[in-house]
Amino acid sequence: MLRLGVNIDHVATIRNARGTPWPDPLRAARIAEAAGADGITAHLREDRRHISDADIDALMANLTLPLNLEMAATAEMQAIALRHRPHAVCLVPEKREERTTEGGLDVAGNDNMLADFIAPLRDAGCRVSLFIGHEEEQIRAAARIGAAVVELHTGAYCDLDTEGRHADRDAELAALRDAAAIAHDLGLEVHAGHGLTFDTVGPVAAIPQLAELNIGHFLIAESVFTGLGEAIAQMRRCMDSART
Ligand SMILES: CC(=O)[C@@H](O)[C@H](O)COP(=O)(O)O
Ligand SMILES: NCC(=O)COP(=O)(O)O
Repeated sequence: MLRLGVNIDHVATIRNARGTPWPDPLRAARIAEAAGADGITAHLREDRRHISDADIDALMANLTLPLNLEMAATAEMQAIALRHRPHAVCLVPEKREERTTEGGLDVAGNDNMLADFIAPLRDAGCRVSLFIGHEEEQIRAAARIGAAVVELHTGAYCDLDTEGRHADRDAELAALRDAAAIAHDLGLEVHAGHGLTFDTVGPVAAIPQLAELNIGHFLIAESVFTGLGEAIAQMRRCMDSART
């Protein structure tokens, strides 16, 4: 079955807009669990623009679903992950000035550093995932350094759909399909995510090698209108119907 990881970062974005305690990301995580999420994803950015250290403390103390902690490959983040030992750690590239995660990690160009970085996380029992683009050299490098999982960045595919550039979108989707097959053949578990919506999730969910999708921003946006539980349930239905 294709798992759904619900990313709750942007519950924290709304909270932080006013500096209030609400909306509470932990409450969102509990609603997500009741609505059929298989895991919770939270990205502790270096600039703490949404999820905070206290959010990670609260999620680790109270969550019954597995937590996928997204973070940059820095010493500070490694220490936090080793203190908490979440189910999974997904390493993502981060730029302070970016609006959102723009691309994938350059695993091939930093393989020695990343191999050293992930070793203690693996030893601590975390499933290490690398957030990458669909380039074959990045997938092969991820397998070579001993990552358990790669998460393929679907942002470009989703942006091309929004822009109505359907031929380019379909080419991007084909590249994601090929990447999933290569990664799976190398023994990696394959995830995907970023920017997915009800309209774009189907063709991605249909990629047979995918084990998990991580979806956040659109679900939080949709929840303004329908409630978070219904938004998640609808996403689950979209994923399930793509698989049947
Ligand atoms: C790595 C990734 O795709 C998610 O973390 C997502 O980007 C949510 O965080 P931002 O919106 O802050 O990028
Ligand atoms: N890794 C992708 C993720 O967690 C969710 O991304 P988005 O749906 O918030 O763009």
